[in-house]
Amino acid sequence: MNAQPPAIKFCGLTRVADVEIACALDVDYIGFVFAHGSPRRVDLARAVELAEAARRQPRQARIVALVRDSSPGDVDAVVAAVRPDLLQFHGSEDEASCSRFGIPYWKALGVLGVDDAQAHVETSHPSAEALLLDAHAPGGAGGSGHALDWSQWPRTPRRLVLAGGLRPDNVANAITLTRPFAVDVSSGIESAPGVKDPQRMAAFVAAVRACDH
Ligand SMILES: O=C(O)c1ccccc1NCC(=O)[C@H](O)[C@H](O)COP(=O)(O)O
Repeated sequence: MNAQPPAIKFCGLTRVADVEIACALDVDYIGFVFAHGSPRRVDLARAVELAEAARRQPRQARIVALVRDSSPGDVDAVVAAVRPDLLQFHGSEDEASCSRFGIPYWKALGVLGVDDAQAHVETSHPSAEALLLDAHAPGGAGGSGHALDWSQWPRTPRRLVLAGGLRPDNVANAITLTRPFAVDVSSGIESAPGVKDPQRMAAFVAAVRACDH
């Protein structure tokens, strides 16, 4: 349970203008997706451009590089080029595979169809800065727009990030039911995959910051 208002992560940013809006809204994290097959995937050159834009902003968001079962060499290349504040592992990476880069990381756990998410949370990736519980089956892709059953949210002292199907009109209720460390959104603030909508971005932030925490 968290008494603090949840942090906000905008994920799947692909355009400099959207990075600038996210930073102006003072969101806490911005995520760049390197996972193959994602409609929000960026290459290294674009990610460097986006990261440089973020670092020019008066308000700094932590930069999150999202990978899914990438090779260590590919992750090393992302780390060297983008210099992210955080890595987010979205595949079947184990604790050693995630912690080997010496950078704080979040581990995404697909929990759809998992019998006991509570046990999953208690035992997974002890060195993770946070666990991101997402509305997909283990090994599946994020960015689905599908929501979890928030009533089944695990109770744990570990930092949990709520993801999956969040939108400006449902995020306050999701926070009330789960009291997460952070909320993570991608499709719920978009007009098309990878194209964030300024009004939805602002509405999402306003809804999070207005909710009773
Ligand atoms: O966003 C993607 O396209 C994506 C593809 C493959 C792996 C992970 C991906 N996104 C990870 C995220 O953290 C998303 O923000 C999260 O799944 C929530 O997405 P949404 O339900 O669209 O808000």
